[in-house]
Amino acid sequence: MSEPRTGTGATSARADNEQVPDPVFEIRDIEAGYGRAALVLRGLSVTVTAGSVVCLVGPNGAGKSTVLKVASGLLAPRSGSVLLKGADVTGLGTRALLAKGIAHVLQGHSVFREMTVEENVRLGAYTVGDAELVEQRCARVREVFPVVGERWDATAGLLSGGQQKQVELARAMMLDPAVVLLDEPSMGLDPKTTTALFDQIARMRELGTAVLLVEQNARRALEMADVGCVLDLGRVHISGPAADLLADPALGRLYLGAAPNASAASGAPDAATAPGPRPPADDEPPTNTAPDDGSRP
Ligand SMILES: Nc1ncnc2c1ncn2[C@@H]1O[C@H](COP(=O)(O)OP(=O)(O)OP(=O)(O)O)[C@@H](O)[C@H]1O
Repeated sequence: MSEPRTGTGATSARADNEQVPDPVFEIRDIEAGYGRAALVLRGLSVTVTAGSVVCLVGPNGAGKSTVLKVASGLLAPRSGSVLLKGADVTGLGTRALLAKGIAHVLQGHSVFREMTVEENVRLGAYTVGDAELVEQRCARVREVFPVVGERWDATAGLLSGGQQKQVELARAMMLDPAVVLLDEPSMGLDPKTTTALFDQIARMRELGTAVLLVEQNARRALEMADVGCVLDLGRVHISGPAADLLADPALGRLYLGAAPNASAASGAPDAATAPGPRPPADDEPPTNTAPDDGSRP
């Protein structure tokens, strides 16, 4: 990481004076599924504290994206609860949860291609009535996401995939959310762009934002995250400090795919979470090789 981890999150004092992180966002004992099909989540619990990144990893179909859908109100759980800053927000819809400070950046790209970067970013603050506050937030996201500042007047559709993802993150930050849910933000990005993106997620953490992240690049994401949760069969199978998960060889073999060196060298998605039957070989080109330095029109 290029930035020091200064955002260790809010804390509260316990009776024994030990400082423990305040949970900003909690999912407790969630059961959820689609229609009449079998449950996807079977009693799943996750906690995210302010200024921390929690990364969900696990095999394809384990339910990682479904967790984010429940968290943002896209999918109502059948049982269990969702708590934001201690308040029960279970069953509220996406609009209400967004207003309360839960922003969901979906898989793939969602910029409005014909609009400028500025117009896309300002859309994120459409419910903020205070014009001065909006300008302050524009200034902040332009500083946090350099491409957004550099390409402010550019048509968003002309940006590379990595640049567009930065615009999406900036748009999400315009509401100053307590929690940002990120669904596979590095999908389709080359290793260098992925590293830059993870640096910016780390910056969001430093600003105090709680981040719940789903990633195919499980090892690289865990290197940046504070906490890792391995999902299997609709539950959190193992959770703990991300560094501990990375250091566990058995866990690595079962859930994280290729060894660290091989993963870093190839930039390939990790085997256990990659779509398709195998990760790409070292000599296969990445899906997006566009430079992410703002040099493109
Ligand atoms: N809209 C939907 N309707 C019906 N079933 C769905 C829907 N979305 C997901 N599922 C099913 O729910 C299960 C979990 O899917 P989910 O996308 O949450 O897994 P995931 O861990 O994010 O997988 P991946 O790593 O492949 O993205 C899968 O069996 C999937 O087929």
